[in-house]
Amino acid sequence: MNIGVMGAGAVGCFFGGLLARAGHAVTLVGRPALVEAARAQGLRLQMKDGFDGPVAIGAATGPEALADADLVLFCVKSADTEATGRAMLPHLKPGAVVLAMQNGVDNAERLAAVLGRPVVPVVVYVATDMAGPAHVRHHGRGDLILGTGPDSERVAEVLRAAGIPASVSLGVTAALWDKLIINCAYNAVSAVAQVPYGAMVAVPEVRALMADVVAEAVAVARGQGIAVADDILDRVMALASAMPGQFSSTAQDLARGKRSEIDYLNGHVVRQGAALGIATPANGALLALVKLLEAKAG
Ligand SMILES: NC(=O)C1=CN([C@@H]2O[C@H](COP(=O)(O)OP(=O)(O)OC[C@H]3O[C@@H](n4cnc5c(N)ncnc54)[C@H](OP(=O)(O)O)[C@@H]3O)[C@@H](O)[C@H]2O)C=CC1
Ligand SMILES: CC(C)(CO)C(=O)C(=O)O
Repeated sequence: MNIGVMGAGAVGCFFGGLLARAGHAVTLVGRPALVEAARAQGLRLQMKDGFDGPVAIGAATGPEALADADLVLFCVKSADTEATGRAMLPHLKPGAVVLAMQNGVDNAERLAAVLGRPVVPVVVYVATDMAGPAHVRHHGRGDLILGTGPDSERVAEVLRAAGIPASVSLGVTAALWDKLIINCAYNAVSAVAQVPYGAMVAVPEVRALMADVVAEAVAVARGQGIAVADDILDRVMALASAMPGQFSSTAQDLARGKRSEIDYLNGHVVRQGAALGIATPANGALLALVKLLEAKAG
């Protein structure tokens, strides 16, 4: 299959790399340093299971490289969704299937509005980072939940054949919200204090704050008719035991002087809460603090 990756970062390189390793013709669309390194020595795919190898893969800096793609993995950060969608729109094949592989709950909808075609929302459960140009490191998991659509089952089969656990679910919106609630509880606090999850939850006042953040987000989700299981707070807290040394992606973004996705995490809960008349002061305070740090960093 001809597969394009729009946004060759940690997620795009990981899933694109697995598909290339399985024999698909994959092209990464990314920044010049990555493209140069991938063209020179392939993509270094360093897996948690011990696989560490260069994978031959295509790479280009511009979205015109997506022209032959039957499947596009859309993997940019949430703030880049519209601009990147507009850039790739003229180059997409009419029948290409587009997967929005991002955190946040509304990327697929925002991208579909720009592209004027359906986009499959995907919940991405993985921990990866870029250790250098064209060097992606896998730290855990790697499973995907795809929303329904005429091509979803066929695409999930392609992913599974490449060793990527993928399923199709009618409950993808609830699953995206589940992940959003986890992000709302951890990302901003880890970023503001620049601490990992274990250190965060060791502070009783932080646990209380997280419980407030979760309660507000659950109220907003349920206000929109999204089913959230009653054990959500237990599952949120369990993440700190599973990943005590992990810093949130928001913490990593701020540490690198990059704009974070906070507007699409706590910011989304605040906006949707305002529309529904549901107060979200804890999410609002975390949003304000991260925005302040972003403003301070310029
Ligand atoms: N990393 C992870 O483990 C996980 C991430 N996610 C989610 O997946 C999404 C992607 O995350 P991640 O891969 O970590 O992010 P990255 O920042 O690592 O990857 C995105 C890449 O796309 C590049 N990019 C953006 N716009 C363009 C463009 N127009 N042309 C070429 N390249 C472009 C970015 O470059 P630049 O930085 O220069 O803009 C960056 O290298 C996010 O929504 C994230 O929350 C979800 C689960 C786990
Ligand atoms: C699940 C979690 C919180 C893991 O770090 C994440 O998705 C993030 O950091 O953005």
